[in-house]
Amino acid sequence: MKIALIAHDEKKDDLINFFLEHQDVFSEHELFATGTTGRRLMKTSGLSIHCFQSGPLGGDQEIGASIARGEMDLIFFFRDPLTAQPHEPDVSALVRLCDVYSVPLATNIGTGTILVEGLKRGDFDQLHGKRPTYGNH
Ligand SMILES: O=C(CO)COP(=O)(O)O
Repeated sequence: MKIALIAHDEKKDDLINFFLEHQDVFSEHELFATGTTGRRLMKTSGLSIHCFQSGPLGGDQEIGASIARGEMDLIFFFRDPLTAQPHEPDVSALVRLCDVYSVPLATNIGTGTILVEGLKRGDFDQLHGKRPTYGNH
């Protein structure tokens, strides 16, 4: 599975701790991230992660484009609900594309925990072929 990991600055520590806790699960998948999140995750875990641009510099849009191409299976995006983001339109667009293409999205550690448990059980195999493609892929 192709998994994207993203966190706003105030949530980066949460995502890193969450990632390390479930590293055995994540290590079995192809990992992607926005720039700063990805570099911190690689440094602490030693795993290889494809890093896009930093979020405010277009990284959210790059991940959104991957979703639109049918190239992303699962998103962990720990958002900071208490701080205004200069690239809020990009954040909204990414979340919107998850809904357009029915890509599971965890925006906090609660949902993230449930999704990781589902990953371990292989629940996501059930989604195969069920995502809307709008005739493009
Ligand atoms: O801003 C982000 C998501 O909107 C995250 O980007 P970074 O991982 O580059 O900090």
